[in-house]
Amino acid sequence: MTDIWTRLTEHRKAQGALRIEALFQADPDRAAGFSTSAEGLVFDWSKTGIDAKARDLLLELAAPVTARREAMFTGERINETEDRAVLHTALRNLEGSVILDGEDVMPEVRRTHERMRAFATQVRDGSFAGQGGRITDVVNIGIGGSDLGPAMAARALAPFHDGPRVHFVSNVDGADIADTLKGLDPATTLVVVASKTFTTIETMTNARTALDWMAAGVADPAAQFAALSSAAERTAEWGIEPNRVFGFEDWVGGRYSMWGPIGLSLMIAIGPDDFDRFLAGGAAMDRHFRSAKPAENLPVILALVGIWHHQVCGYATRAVLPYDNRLARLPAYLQQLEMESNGKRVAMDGSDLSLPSGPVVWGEPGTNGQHAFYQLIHQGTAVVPCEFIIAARGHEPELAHHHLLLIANCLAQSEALMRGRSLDEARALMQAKGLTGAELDRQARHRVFPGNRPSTTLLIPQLTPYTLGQIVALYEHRVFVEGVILGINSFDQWGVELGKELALKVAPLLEGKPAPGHDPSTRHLAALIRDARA
Ligand SMILES: O=P(O)(O)OC[C@H]1O[C@H](O)[C@H](O)[C@@H](O)[C@@H]1O
Repeated sequence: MTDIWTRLTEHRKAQGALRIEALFQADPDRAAGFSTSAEGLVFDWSKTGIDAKARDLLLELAAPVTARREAMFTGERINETEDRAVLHTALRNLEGSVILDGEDVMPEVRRTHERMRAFATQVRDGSFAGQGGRITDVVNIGIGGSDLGPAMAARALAPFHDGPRVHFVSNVDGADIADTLKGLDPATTLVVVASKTFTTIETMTNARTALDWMAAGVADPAAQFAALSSAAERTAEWGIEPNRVFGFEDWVGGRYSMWGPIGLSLMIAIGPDDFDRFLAGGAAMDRHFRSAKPAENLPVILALVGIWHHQVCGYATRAVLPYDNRLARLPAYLQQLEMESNGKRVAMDGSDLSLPSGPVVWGEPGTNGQHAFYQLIHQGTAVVPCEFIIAARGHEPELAHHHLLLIANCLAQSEALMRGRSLDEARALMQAKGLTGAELDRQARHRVFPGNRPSTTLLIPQLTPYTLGQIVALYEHRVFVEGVILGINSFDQWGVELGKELALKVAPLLEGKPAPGHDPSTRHLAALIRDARA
C-alpha cells in the first residue's frame, strides 16, 4: 500500500506541467473512457489530471475495499471505536435478512417502516388530525444527522410534495424556532422531534419551546408530538405515545439515518410511495456498489478521484456545485457526511494518519456561485477541484429555456476551468480594444486564466426521489471507500464531543455563577457579554 502512495506521488511529480487538454489530444476516446456510467447516472471525470497510469495506480489503492464492504453489508462491527455494526443500508434494502448477534434485524426494520407508512398516510389523509383539524404543517426539530438529510431531501423533492408543509428547526438560536412557529397554528401543527439519542441540547431545548408553544394553543400538546429516536425510555419521559415513537438501532449512524425514521417528515411531505422510491434508488446504488468491478464502480471511482485531488495533488478543498437550485442544501448535507466521517487524525488502530484525511467540502448551487466565489476558482492561487452535478431534464417544461441556460452555464464553467485563457489570447483582446505598450500588458495579465483546473460532472436524468436516493447512497459509499483507503473509522465522531462538554461549563460563566477553569479570553468575552446584557 505504502508503495502505491509513493508511486502515485512520483507519477504526479513526473506529470509536471502536463495539461488536462493534452490528455484529450493524446486519447481521442478520453471523454468516454474516463466516464463511469451505472444505473442511469454518468460520472465524467475526464477533465481531471488522472491519466491511464494514475487510474491504474489509484485502482490498486482500492484493493482493501472489497473485504471491508462485505463486512459492512453483513453487519460486522466495523465501527470499532463504538463497537457497532454499520447497517444503514439495511434501511433501504427491505427484502432479505441481515443477521446481527445471531438475530435477523430485518423484521423489525420492516415493521417500523410499515408503521411510518401508516402514520404518514394518516397525517396526509386527515385520519390523524390536530386538535383544531387536519394537520397543515409539520415541524421537524433535530440537528446534524437528524436535520440535514431530511431538510436537504425535502427541498430537493419539492415537485413531489403533496402533503402538509414541512419545516425544519435545528439551531439552538431561538431565532430559528421563533421564525418557524410564527404564523403556524398549534392546533393544526405536528411536531416531530428527531434525535437518535434524545439528549442533544439544541433539539431538547427547541422541543421544550415547541411544547410550551403548543400548550398555549391546545389542551393536550404531547398528542401532536411524534418522536424519532433510538432512546425509547427518554421519549416516554416526554409523554409521547409509543405509537408515535419510531425507533431505530445504534447501527444507524446519525448522518446515515435519513433512510429510516429520521426521514418521517420527508415521507409525510412526499408520501410513502415516493419515499419508497427514494429508498429504491439507494438500494440500487448499494447493489451496484456491492457487485461492480472497481474500475466500473461509481462510488469507488468517485472516491479515487477525491483521493487523487486531496491526498495526491494536495488540493485542500473540494467544491460541490449542483446546477440545480433544489439541491441547495446538498453541500451542507455533504459537509456533515464527508467531514464528520473522514475528518480524523488517527487511523483505526489509534496511530497517527500518515496521509491527510478528508478535505474541506463546500459549495453552493450554480449559477449563483458563479457570481460570488468562482472568481477565486478561476483565477485564485488555490486550485479547487469542482464537482458539478446536473440533471438532463428539469421539472418545468414551460421553463425549458431556463434549464437549457442552466446546463449551458455548467458545461461552460468546466470547459473554462480546463481551458483557461492564455496571455496571448488576453493580449489580443486588449489590442482589439486599442491598448498598446505597458498598459496593454498590464491589462492583459489581469485577464489571463491559468486553466488546467480539474472538475468532474455527475449527470443524472432528472432529480426525482429515485435519483436522489442514488446520489445520497453514492456519496455515502464514496465516504466509506475513502475511509477504508485511508484506514479511518468513518462512522464515529469523537471530534464533536469536547465543544459540547465545554458549552455546558461556559453557560454558568455567562450567568455570573462560579465557573472555574476557563481561559482568560473566554472569561473576558463572557464578562463583556454579561455587561452588555445587564
Ligand atoms: O440525533 P441526535 O442524537 O440528536 O444527534 C444529532 C447530531 O449531533 C451530534 O453532535 C453528532 O455530531 C451528529 O452526528 C448527530 O447527527
